[in-house]
Amino acid sequence: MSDIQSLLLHKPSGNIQTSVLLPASKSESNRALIIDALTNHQCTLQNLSEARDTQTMQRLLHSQEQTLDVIDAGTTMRFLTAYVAITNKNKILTGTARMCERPISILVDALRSLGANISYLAKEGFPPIHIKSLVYNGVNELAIRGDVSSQYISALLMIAPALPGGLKLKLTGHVGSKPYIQMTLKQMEHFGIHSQWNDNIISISSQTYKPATFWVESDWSAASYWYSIVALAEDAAIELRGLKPHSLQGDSAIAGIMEPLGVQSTFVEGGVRLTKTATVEKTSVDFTHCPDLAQTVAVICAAKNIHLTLTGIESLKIKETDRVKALQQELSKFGATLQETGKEVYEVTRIADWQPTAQPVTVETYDDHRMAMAFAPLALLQDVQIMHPQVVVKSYPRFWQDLKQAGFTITEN
Ligand SMILES: O=C(O)C1=C[C@@H](OP(=O)(O)O)[C@@H](O)[C@H](O)C1
Ligand SMILES: C=C(OP(=O)(O)O)C(=O)O
Repeated sequence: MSDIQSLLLHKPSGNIQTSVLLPASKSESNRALIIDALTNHQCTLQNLSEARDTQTMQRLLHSQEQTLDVIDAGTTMRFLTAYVAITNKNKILTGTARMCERPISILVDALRSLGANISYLAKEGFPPIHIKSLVYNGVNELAIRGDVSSQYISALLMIAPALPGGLKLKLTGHVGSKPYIQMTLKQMEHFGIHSQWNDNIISISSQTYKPATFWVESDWSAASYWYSIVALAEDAAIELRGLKPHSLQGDSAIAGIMEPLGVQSTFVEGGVRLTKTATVEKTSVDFTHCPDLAQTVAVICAAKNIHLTLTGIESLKIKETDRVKALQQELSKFGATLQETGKEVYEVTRIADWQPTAQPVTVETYDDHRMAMAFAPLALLQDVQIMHPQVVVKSYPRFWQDLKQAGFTITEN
């Protein structure tokens, strides 16, 4: 798969009836791995994700090398930065060219305030970084911006119990991705750590993690692509296995978001059953707390000619690629636009009565797994050619096999 330039996708001939065992959540997995490392690997972790982001985390936590290459995994970079500092491991953390453009100064500044010795090896504020040690200086209160990435906050929270004075974090600005912070605190609680989150202050006293068994739920962000398939297919009923009604994952919001967009979710034993329902003509979604769903929903609305107003998508610009630009570029190939119509307000609209063509439409993926997976369901309207399809390994390595099993014809190109 790694050498394949592109895949040609053609829709299934009949109704789509399938049952999919989704990959496990890489977010839950990467938190569980850091917590396990902080207990000196005494936990039992079940159903860890096969996502490359998680495989990388696992490999690097056991690596004896001085330089740790996180590739393109944001959580791995941010969580390891705090972990390496607190454990005084003296490592260099680096990643892909894009990773070296993703900011890290908010986390580095916070760790420096706690006594960490961290230096930038190329551009100030960005990886690669050299983390030498953390000499505790008694600081146990910090203010930290919450409007850039919640991953900095999660990284600090996970090491907070190991600090002699614990940590009180005051979150400033318009805090985004809050469910990911909740996920961190809930997973920590599973391993015996008490915390308090009142208004914008999170407090954690000095405590010891208790080794435990943790089972990782399937990935709701991965589920979103199947919601898209049900929304765009003429007829479909899909069962997604490994999902729970009370999830730690904020992206479980996809069930509510998709109801007016034509997909009904019913929890059944072991997962969720998706069926088709009526759609609205117009909707608004705030992605502040579920940024990874924005591409999926934008593509669905463009395809179904549903007018979509999006807010809370500023953080998309610093993810695997500038996702706002990438969406604008690729949606235009399907007769749709994504435009900023007000301050931090965007709209997806159809510019013309788009007609399928006999020739496949080529979709560029910009080293972003979510571009590949969000656009793949458009094969239900028109043959598509997905460039660099191996990008999906970041979160969902079996994505193309699962699509084939659902009846899509997929050929290498
Ligand atoms: O903590 C996590 O597991 C994640 C947090 C989110 O990032 P931001 O907090 O940067 O929005 C999300 O986009 C990412 O895929 C995973
Ligand atoms: C943004 C993502 O991941 P990360 O920030 O962990 O690289 C993602 O998976 O969509």
